[in-house]
Amino acid sequence: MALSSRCGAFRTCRRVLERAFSLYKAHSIKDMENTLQLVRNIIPPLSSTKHKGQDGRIGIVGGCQEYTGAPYFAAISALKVGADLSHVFCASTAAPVIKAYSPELIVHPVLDSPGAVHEVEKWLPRLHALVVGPGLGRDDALLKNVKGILEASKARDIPVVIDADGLWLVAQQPALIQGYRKAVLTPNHMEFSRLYDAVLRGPVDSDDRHGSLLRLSQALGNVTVVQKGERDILSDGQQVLVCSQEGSSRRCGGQGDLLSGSLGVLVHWALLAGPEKTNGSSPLLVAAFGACSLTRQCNHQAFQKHGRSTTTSDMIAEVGTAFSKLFET
Ligand SMILES: NC(=O)C1=CN([C@@H]2O[C@H](COP(=O)(O)OP(=O)(O)OC[C@H]3O[C@@H](n4cnc5c(N)ncnc54)[C@H](O)[C@@H]3O)[C@@H](O)[C@H]2O)[C@@H](O)CC1
Ligand SMILES: Nc1ncnc2c1ncn2[C@@H]1O[C@H](COP(=O)(O)OP(=O)(O)OP(=O)(O)O)[C@@H](O)[C@H]1O
Ligand SMILES: [Mg+2]
Repeated sequence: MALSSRCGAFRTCRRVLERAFSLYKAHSIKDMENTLQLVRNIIPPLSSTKHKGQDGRIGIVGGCQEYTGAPYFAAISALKVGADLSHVFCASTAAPVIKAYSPELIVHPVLDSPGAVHEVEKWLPRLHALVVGPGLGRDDALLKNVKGILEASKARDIPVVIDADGLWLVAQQPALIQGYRKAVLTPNHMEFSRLYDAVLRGPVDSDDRHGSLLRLSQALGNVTVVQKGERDILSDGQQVLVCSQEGSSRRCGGQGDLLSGSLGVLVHWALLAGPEKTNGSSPLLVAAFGACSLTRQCNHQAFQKHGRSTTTSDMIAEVGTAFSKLFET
């Protein structure tokens, strides 16, 4: 083939690929916009007739000797998104530290006490959702108590978001959340692989993220799973959503905690709104999409201001404006 005709063929091929890519991008932007609209539908209106607590009483189970930042990030994010009350159930050594970060949080130093399950159980009737795992650590005694708390929450039909070391526990004992439709798991890259390996007894197929996600969710009995990453992918074992809201290239620790804390509130709102507000999509999936978009938008806004020095605290400062931009347009 002459050089000029080979160049022509290359240009045509490139044009076709570019067109396909721009169609794909336009399609995914349209999908994202449609799903964002569903998130807007589940947000309760602010009203002077409501009493304190109605827009969300959220509990975070986590916080130990080593990790005090993660439960704080999750709990404060829940408040900033719009919950009225945010509780932290943590180990006794972590409690004074978390209290000192913020007077806005209600902190219970119970997680390492012999009566931990009973102490948390007392509060369950007053909570709308639990976020289990941020900064929990992997101490066996704490994990045993958290197992009891999870069982008590399931018995009361309370929605649970499971993140970080809560996912470590679930990887050891998948039966704990098997078939519990009010659970949402939010694994990062490593947590997803660990969970997949534990549940499906084999490694993740990294060339087939959608398939791997669907398989994991289905094997867990259609529990909602959010796999965080360059693009977040979410599934309830039936539908797969992709969130590629623009974030940034800054990956400071704690962003996942912002996501799980926000999700605690959104899950409550979504279940309250019901499937008629989510156009047939699973309310938990819509809530999860909302939390992913919000976290990424916070990351984007914080990065515009702080660049490489962006930290999760900078992202939390953006929750209000990011929320308005995405959901109150
Ligand atoms: N300030 C704090 O108190 C913080 C505490 N954290 C807590 O730290 C504990 C451990 O959490 P980890 O997230 O470190 O969990 P793991 O101990 O399972 O480690 C995850 C590992 O995966 C790696 N990783 C993440 N994304 C990856 C990717 N895309 N490709 C390849 N490797 C990837 C990370 O570098 C990390 O080494 C949890 O309790 C967590 O909540 C974190 O939430 C960060 C903030
Ligand atoms: N490569 C990436 N590009 C853009 N956004 C990303 C990327 N990786 C993760 N994110 C976003 O960062 C947020 C947190 O995801 P990440 O994988 O950092 O969670 P994590 O490891 O659990 O965080 P944490 O440090 O709080 O434990 C999610 O909203 C996700 O969308
Ligand atoms: Mg995490």
